[in-house]
Amino acid sequence: MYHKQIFKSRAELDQAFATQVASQLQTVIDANGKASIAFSGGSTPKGFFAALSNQDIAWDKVTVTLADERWVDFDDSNSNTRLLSENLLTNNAAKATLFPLKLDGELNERAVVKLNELAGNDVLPLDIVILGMGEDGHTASLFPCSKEIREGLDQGAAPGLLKVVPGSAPFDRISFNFNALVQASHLYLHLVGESKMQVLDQAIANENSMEMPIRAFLHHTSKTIDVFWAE
Ligand SMILES: O=C(O)[C@H](O)[C@@H](O)[C@H](O)[C@H](O)COP(=O)(O)O
Repeated sequence: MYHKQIFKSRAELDQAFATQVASQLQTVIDANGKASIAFSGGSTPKGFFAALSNQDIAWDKVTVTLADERWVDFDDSNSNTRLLSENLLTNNAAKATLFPLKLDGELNERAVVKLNELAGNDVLPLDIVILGMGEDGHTASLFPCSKEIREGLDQGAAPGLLKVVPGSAPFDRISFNFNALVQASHLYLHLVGESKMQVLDQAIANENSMEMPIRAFLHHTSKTIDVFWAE
């Protein structure tokens, strides 16, 4: 299920989104003593990150991670960890704990096993997940063109991380799988621009998630994803 919220501007969306997510993080902290949140990378969330970084909550009780990461070094401009560190983990949010998905060395089986051990101990289950969407309907690094897509969307799989080699995008990726993302108490899809609204309409019109992985979230029968969109 999905619920669409349409904002008059990206600035209005970013501020409302930051206020709502900050309030939800604080509520989880008040209840559980801590909170975990996974963000997506890409170009969409920068304004949201800036607005969220200024929110006054118990950031020292928050663990921040990514829905997915490109397997590149931190100083690479394509690094989502770098994007998060430079745009979110500043101001009040500098006190948050970062759970990075990139380890030193190759993205091999040993690295995936190690990351799953660490994620199981330090960040799962995720309380809040913020997804983006590509023009092909991918989300996180669940790419329809990848040979790992069936594994990534497998609703019988243990919540965790997997290696993805997208055919249509650069870099090997490490991504949380569908079950790790969908189990969050609060699920969001953050989109801007007319073309993404058209892709969203296409995703809503059909339930084939192998063709457009974002559909697995939009058409889920018991979880609601809040879609935040501005022109
Ligand atoms: O690592 C990534 O790139 C993201 O996790 C990816 O899923 C992103 O959210 C979409 O590709 C949308 O990207 P834009 O915001 O740049 O359109």
